[in-house]
Amino acid sequence: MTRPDIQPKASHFIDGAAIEDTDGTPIVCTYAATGEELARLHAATPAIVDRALAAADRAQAEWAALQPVERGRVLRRAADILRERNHGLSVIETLDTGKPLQETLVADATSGADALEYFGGLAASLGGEHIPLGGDWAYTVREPLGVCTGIGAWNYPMQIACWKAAPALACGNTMVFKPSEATPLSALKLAEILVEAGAPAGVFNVVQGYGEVGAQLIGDDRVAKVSLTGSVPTGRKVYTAAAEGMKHVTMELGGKSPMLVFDDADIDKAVSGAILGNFYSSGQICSNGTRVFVQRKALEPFLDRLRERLSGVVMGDPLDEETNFGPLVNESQMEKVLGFIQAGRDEGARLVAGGARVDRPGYYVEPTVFADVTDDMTIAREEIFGPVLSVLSFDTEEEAIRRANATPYGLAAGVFTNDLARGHRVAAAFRAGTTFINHYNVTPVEMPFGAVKMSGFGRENGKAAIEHYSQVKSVYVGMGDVEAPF
Ligand SMILES: NC(=O)c1ccc[n+]([C@@H]2O[C@H](COP(=O)([O-])OP(=O)(O)OC[C@H]3O[C@@H](n4cnc5c(N)ncnc54)[C@H](O)[C@@H]3O)[C@@H](O)[C@H]2O)c1
Ligand SMILES: O=CCc1c[nH]cn1
Repeated sequence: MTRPDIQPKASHFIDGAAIEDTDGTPIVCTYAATGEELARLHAATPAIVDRALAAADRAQAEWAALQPVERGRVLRRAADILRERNHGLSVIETLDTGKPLQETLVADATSGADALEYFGGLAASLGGEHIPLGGDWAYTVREPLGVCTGIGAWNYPMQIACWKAAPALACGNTMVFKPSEATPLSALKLAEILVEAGAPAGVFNVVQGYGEVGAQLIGDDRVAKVSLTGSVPTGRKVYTAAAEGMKHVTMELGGKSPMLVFDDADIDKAVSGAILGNFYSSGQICSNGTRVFVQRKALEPFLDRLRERLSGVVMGDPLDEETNFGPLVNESQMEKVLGFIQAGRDEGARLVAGGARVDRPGYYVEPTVFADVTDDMTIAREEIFGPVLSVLSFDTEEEAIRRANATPYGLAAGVFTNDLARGHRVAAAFRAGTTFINHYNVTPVEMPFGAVKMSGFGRENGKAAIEHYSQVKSVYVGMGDVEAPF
């Protein structure tokens, strides 16, 4: 496939226009499959950040004053444009992230379009309630928060931008979005598309940059809410900074999620779940079920089937639609993942598959499976964010639940069993925000997605997201005399 030129017109998109300022620190986009440079942008200077916030602040009242059905229409038009341009957008996402086109065609711009369509549809139904109080009465109004800041990670750049922008804009907020410095491109496309769909200038703005640009956005008094998708250490900093200004937050952070496979489960389904939860996007998914607990009787059948299924891995140029396993996003992520693999070996886990960098250009690491993993090993405790699956064994349901929950994280958890009652019992016992019974890592927009414990706070998707992008105002209406003590 011929590679298109993906150098954007300018680094930022502010107040309806592409804006450049070459004084900012350079941001270089490289193709993870080869290491070659594809585009060069610049981080926002403080003046650029200020301009974006001023635009979002100015646009907010006008956007919020639109009839909600009109706001919804803009979002739904943007969804249609994303779908029409899915192929081109997917190519950009593949070049920016290294994820196979086979994946980006179905899971990135399309997932973003789902969010725009879903929240566009909800926009007109976000009313309040009428509360009778005898003679008097009260009503509530659902109001926007104001200017929201979105800060993204690099694994699903377009999806992350849309999962934040869609509910924010549906509720009448405006947004300044900062993509990850590793994947700056697709958010700029989203900004252009929203304007084309009818969003007034300033409603959705994009500024590029590293952590300090994110910090500047959070610290600004004009910002009412911060929604971060990123790691737990960054989440701690962002949550702390937001608390200083008493700002609303959504924290979509990292995890070390468990997947339980009981010996009554359909082993093929469980292996599919483990593949989706460890090797899709080369393992760079926050909700991955990287601790796969398999009941002892099912252990060898599970490992045998997993080994067989790994023969289906097609590693290659991510732009080739036959490729189903791509490189990691960049060299530093690859080195980090290889370090965890070494820790697994050093601490005595049994390497069942993979375990090495692939001998080809780019940042490919083999799909790696460790068995005989114990709860105390580094690979069972720390988020790896790469294609490394750890298999642990268990005997009883009570033991499996206890060990599954013994983590500071609480993003996702899954259970494979053919016992219906057990499936629901285990899902109820999981201390995680997003749980799966007999499936894994599917994220339909209709279902709230989010975390508990150190993995975060707030929800994206589903009606639940509305709670995190709006606030309720109460209006008490006195209908009679006002009695006072004196
Ligand atoms: N829960 C979810 O929905 C979800 C989804 C995707 C990724 N993630 C998590 O993201 C992590 C991988 O992404 P990453 O490496 O880009 O994460 P990261 O925490 O390094 O960076 C995330 C974003 O925060 C910005 N940032 C860094 N320091 C900042 C600061 N002090 N103030 C404001 N912004 C700052 C970065 O520039 C980037 O845009 C993993 O831990 C993964 O689990 C979570
Ligand atoms: O990376 C986290 C969010 C997600 C999960 N599946 C697809 N996207």
